Amino acid sequence: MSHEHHDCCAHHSQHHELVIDSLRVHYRNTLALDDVSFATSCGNRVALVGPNGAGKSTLLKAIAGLVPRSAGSIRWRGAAVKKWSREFAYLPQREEVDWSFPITVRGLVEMGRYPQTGLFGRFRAEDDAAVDKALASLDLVDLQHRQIRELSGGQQQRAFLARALAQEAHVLLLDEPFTGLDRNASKQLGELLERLSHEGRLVIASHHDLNSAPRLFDEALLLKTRPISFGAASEVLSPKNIDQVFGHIDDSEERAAPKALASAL
Ligand SMILES: Nc1ncnc2c1ncn2[C@@H]1O[C@H](COP(=O)(O)OP(=O)(O)OP(=O)(O)O)[C@@H](O)[C@H]1O
Repeated sequence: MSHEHHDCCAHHSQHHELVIDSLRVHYRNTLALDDVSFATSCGNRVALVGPNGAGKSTLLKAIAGLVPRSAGSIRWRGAAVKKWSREFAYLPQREEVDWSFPITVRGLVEMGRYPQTGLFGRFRAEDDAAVDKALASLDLVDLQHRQIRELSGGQQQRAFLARALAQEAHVLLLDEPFTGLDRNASKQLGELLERLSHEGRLVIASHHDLNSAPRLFDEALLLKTRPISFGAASEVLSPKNIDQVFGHIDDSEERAAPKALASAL
């Protein structure tokens, strides 16, 4: 990350709702994240981009308060984030979710109210109303009594997002939400994330498709244990930055070979 950019982020950081400063996360012997700083606010969709093992999932979990930090701080609306709070909704990678778990769509969305009601607490009228509103907002009213395992991948994503809305979370932390969706479901999810951000939420998602990232996200953090670049998605995902992180596929030798051969003849 250039100093110029760093200074600029630091200068404006007090105006941002989510401020991450010098974050470091270790797993036993692995340094998963080091010196990660960036700041952003509701209304934005932020893509986390980087190669396998770059620390994208770890960063989402750290913001959600699900992995301990070794150093640095995370602040949300001026207050330090130390553990999970209902302001944050985290959606793990598809393969980490047990989709065979017997629960209806409505039952899953009701789980979003547990922070308010307690696990065995009584649902009040306002809890039912929040669940109804979340189901309607994500077009799941007709599917609410279906088992989650009977839904398509796109519908399952929507059910998880409905749970986040019922929870009244402002920060949606999504691990590879577009993976495994067909073109239609992907388009729908893209529009949905745009709507949710415009309604005043902050969407942060790991994303591996470099081509679609500038279309689907406003901002991007290019990451390889340390941040390489942060800013407008179209600028961060420049060919130069991408080469630096993913490695340059050097075909110049192949192209040069026939010429060398020709001159030798
Ligand atoms: N629970 C864990 N215990 C030990 N090491 C871990 C654990 N989770 C992740 N790591 C290591 O931390 C580093 C960052 O992993 P992380 O899953 O955050 O990367 P990622 O960018 O999400 O990768 P991918 O694109 O493959 O999902 C990797 O070196 C990984 O092996």
